[in-house]
Amino acid sequence: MVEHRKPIPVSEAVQKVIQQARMMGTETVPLERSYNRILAEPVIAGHPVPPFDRSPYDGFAIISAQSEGASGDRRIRFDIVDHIGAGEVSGKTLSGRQAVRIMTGAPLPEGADAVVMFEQAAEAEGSFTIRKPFAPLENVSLEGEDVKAGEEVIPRGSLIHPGTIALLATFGYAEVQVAKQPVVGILSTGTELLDVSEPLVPGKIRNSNGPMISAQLARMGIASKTYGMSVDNLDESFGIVKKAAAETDCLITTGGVSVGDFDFLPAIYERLGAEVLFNKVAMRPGSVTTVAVADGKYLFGLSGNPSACFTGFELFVRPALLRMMGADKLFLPHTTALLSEDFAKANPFTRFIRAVYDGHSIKPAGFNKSNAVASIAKGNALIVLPGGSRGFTSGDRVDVLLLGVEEGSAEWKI
Ligand SMILES: Nc1nc2c(c(=O)[nH]1)N[C@H]1C(S)=C(S)[C@@H](COP(=O)(O)OP(=O)(O)OC[C@H]3O[C@@H](n4cnc5c(N)ncnc54)[C@H](O)[C@@H]3O)O[C@H]1N2
Ligand code: MOO
Ligand SMILES: [Mg+2]
Repeated sequence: MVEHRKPIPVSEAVQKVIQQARMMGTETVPLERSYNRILAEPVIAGHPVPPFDRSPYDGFAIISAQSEGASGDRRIRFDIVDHIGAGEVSGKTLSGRQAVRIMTGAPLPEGADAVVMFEQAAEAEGSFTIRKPFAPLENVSLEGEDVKAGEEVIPRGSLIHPGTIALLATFGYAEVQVAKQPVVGILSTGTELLDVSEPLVPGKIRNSNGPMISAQLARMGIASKTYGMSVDNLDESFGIVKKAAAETDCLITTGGVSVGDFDFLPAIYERLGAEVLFNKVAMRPGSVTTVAVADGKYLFGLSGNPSACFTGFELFVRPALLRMMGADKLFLPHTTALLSEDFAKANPFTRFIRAVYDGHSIKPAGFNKSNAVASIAKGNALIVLPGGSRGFTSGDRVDVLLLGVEEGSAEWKI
């Protein structure tokens, strides 16, 4: 008798998974190795930015009050008493109609409170004239205008991206406290599987899920440990899963989770004494996605079908791993877009369609069954159609989850 599984809603499945996350702890890494890691400490401004009042232009620093009354008919003349570039500090204190020739980024000299851009001055030998008055602080970049001293600029839990790196460098974080990364194992199950370098023979296919998942992890900055491929044999697969689970923080298997005679993952979970969180989700593809926990470690049983496997990773594995690292934005970014093609099929379950999104409209990336592989390669987003719906037509607004975006969303919007 075939086992009857009760599907649970996608949002409930996602919640069940992330609730089980075991925190990874923290470590210190050099700044240059911190890209794509999760901050385990907030970024605190150790000083104001900019750290001093400075010139945002190449020009002349003046005392603004001395420019009062200047006009085209009544030009006012200033004498140049010093010349500084960025990195230099003028020793002069301005008085009267004195000016310092100053370059972008150089600190304003004592007494100065405005900058005349070169374009606003008519130069002569050792002096220049202006034809308009300057207001106090005109053309001045003020100390602390960007960041105030002591401010918490970026909270812990944020992803470190190039902008974060710039900020960390600004405040002298030569080393950064980040979350430790989980060691993630990948095992592709299936007697039919060949290695990528093997020639095709009847009945066999090459293992595409293993390399794909490894790349999905790499996109998150997480290295993987591959356990290769296992044939569909209960004892043999059990042995590898047991060993891999012991050696990793999280094990991802693909294939063997459905109700087939050679689908052994359910039996393996039972033998391991793992708690199965769910084994059927009201989604397509990926309805057979199974997530179990043993000794506090995740066992992700992703479907063997490539599109189902891909979707299962993005919806469940990704947020779970991010949660383990204390990240605050766990989910794929959500937007809506206009369908540019009809999609007449019924959607008994929530449907995730590999799709091409151009920032405005979206359309399925070709053949879109659970066993499709080409549409994963062609797509850059997922269309999400609600369960119990049908008959979407070109021009309809649909939910979209974006793929491959560095930092996700803090909220689950589907
Ligand atoms: N009677 C039923 N049959 C099936 C059901 C069901 O509910 N009742 N569910 C179907 C659905 S939905 C899916 S999805 C698949 C899931 O199957 P499994 O997760 O058990 O995966 P396998 O049976 O091992 O393989 C399915 C398919 O994927 C190919 N595959 C497997 N591994 C890889 C890999 N590493 N790289 C590329 N392709 C792979 C495999 O050859 C099969 O074609 O079950 C349905 N059946
Ligand atoms: O789990 Mo299957 O991928 O729903 O099609
Ligand atoms: Mg199967």
